[in-house]
Amino acid sequence: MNIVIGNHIFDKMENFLNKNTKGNIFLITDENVGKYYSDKILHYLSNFKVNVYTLIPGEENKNLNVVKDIYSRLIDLNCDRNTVIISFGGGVVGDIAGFVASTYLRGVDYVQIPTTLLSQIDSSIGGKVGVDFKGYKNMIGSFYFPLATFIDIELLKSLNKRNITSGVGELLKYGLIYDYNFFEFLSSNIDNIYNFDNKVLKIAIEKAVYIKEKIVSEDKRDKGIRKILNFGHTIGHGIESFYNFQRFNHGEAIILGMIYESFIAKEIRLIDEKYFNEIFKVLNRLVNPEAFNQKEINEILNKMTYDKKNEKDKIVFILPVGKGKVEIFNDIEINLIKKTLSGDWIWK
Ligand SMILES: NC(=O)c1ccc[n+]([C@@H]2O[C@H](COP(=O)([O-])OP(=O)(O)OC[C@H]3O[C@@H](n4cnc5c(N)ncnc54)[C@H](O)[C@@H]3O)[C@@H](O)[C@H]2O)c1
Ligand SMILES: O=C(O)C(=O)C[C@@H](O)[C@H](O)[C@H](O)COP(=O)(O)O
Ligand SMILES: [Zn+2]
Repeated sequence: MNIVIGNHIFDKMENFLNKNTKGNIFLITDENVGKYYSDKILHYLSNFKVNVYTLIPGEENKNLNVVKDIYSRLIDLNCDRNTVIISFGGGVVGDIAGFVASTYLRGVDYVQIPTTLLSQIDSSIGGKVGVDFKGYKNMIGSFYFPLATFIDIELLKSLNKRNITSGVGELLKYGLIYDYNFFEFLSSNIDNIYNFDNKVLKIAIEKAVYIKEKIVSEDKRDKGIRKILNFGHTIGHGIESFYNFQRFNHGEAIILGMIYESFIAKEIRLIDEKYFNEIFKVLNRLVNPEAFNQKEINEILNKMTYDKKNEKDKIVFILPVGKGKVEIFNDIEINLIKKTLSGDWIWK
């Protein structure tokens, strides 16, 4: 895949588009990104005819109504198959723009310019695109790879703390599923990431992109090994959607998911108490787990029964089995999931 990582790389994006596009550009962004960077990106796209579609920010807008509105605009503008869609924003913009690109006129080219830490290290890589539906995460979507991804670290300087935390969550995930040294590196550099230390950010982004690309290249359509990228997501997606996407952003929910799922792993002795405590200490610094009551637990479990990994009515989990290693499980007892979410272990 064409992935460029660096600082101030819009000129590279401009060169790439000059060489690889014959049509007009349809730029999808959101209000926050537009506020900071619309002048800058339009400057670099001044050779092209550009139409801009600006989303209202937020996960609650990652839905088919917004997709339909974008199709309408594309048709009103008579955008043909040579149109190139540019996604300029975080994961919400990227998932929507990629899905529109994969379906409009049966597919047009698109380019990702991710603007959040999470989108730079995760959602702009790997070709999963789509939207939420009926309150469940990413239920409608496809696998559709961008022509190229331009990761400009400079763009992260305007992010707020919670959105950095969200990216740090998915970064730590790579360490826990694939490379324990990377987990240790990140754990000791969390403050540097919050302080936009460029050297640390570059190492972290390059490593994460390398790991994700490697896993995806072995299993593009999520039938086997790719599922490990879903560590923390069985419970994390459940919690994110239980709160109607209002309380935790994606990465925060995945941090919680990784805490609860690591607890499950400890309870069934896949990992020892010492490793669990190590994971807990790092993740709990970012987001604190909660205790859910019975009614809430049942609602979260309901959300989890629609997880895309599930097979034959079994909820599938990716669980740690050692340092930097996870495996796939489909036989976790419902009572253990309930105990985990009840949180009675948190303060012991
Ligand atoms: N496709 C995938 O493989 C994949 C992987 C991980 C996550 N996701 C999805 O990505 C989404 C989360 O992405 P996200 O965390 O980027 O959220 P987001 O797109 O909602 O962005 C978070 C917030 O940051 C703002 N923002 C974006 N860039 C900014 C910048 N440079 N400066 C200031 N503010 C900025 C946005 O307007 C928004 O308010 C979720 O929907 C999740 O399901 C998809
Ligand atoms: O790329 C993948 O594969 C992932 O699982 C990455 C996840 O971080 C991401 O949240 C993804 O969107 C989840 O996919 P889903 O298939 O569980 O909806
Ligand atoms: Zn995720």
